[in-house]
Amino acid sequence: MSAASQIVLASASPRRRDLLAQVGIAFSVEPSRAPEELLPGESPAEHVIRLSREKAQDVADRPEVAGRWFIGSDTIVVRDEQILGKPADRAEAAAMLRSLSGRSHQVWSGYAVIDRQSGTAVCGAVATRVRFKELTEAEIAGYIATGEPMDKAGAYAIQGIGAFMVLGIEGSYTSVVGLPLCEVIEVLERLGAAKLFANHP
Ligand SMILES: Cc1cn([C@H]2C[C@H](O)[C@@H](COP(=O)(O)OP(=O)(O)OP(=O)(O)O)O2)c(=O)[nH]c1=O
Repeated sequence: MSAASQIVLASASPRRRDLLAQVGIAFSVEPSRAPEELLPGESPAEHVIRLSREKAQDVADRPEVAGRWFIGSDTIVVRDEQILGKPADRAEAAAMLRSLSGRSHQVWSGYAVIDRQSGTAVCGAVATRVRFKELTEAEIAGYIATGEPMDKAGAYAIQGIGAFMVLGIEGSYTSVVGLPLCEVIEVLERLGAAKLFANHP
């Protein structure tokens, strides 16, 4: 994460930072202040793409932030066509987990890469199916007591303790954690922002 990097991750999420760092790309981090509201009639894909773009644009619009390419991302859980974001409190976290118990839901992650120099924006969304085991009230209460669900869409973290609930996934693991890495890397390479194997001719 060199200070001279031209790539800026517009996010306060440690999960997104860790995922991007995992592939060895140099970048800096600048949290976005874009508000996250749901617009009536918006589909999951439209919602996560719009928010990803707004997050990237919010940081790209700050002249004091150095960099050329700005990455924004947003993750939601969708159950019965209802969008679940982060729970407001423990009661809502419990209600979310009860509603996900013993069945499948979808996790949608959007991404946007904005080239500040050309004004180009490349956006997309990835959907992944996640299947939960049947949860007991004791498991739900115990999991909430760990504090892990509170800042996560759908009130769980597949990469954390929440893995105990996940029977299987169909799709992109990194997208469930918060950043569709395969797609984002592809866009960064296509835009000339990054070269994954530059040192390996
Ligand atoms: C489903 C799921 C979500 N999450 C997290 C990823 C996101 O951080 C969070 C969804 O909230 P987001 O609003 O997408 O992101 P954020 O507010 O944490 O960060 P920023 O907007 O600054 O980029 O849920 C997990 O960590 N693991 C999971 O399994």
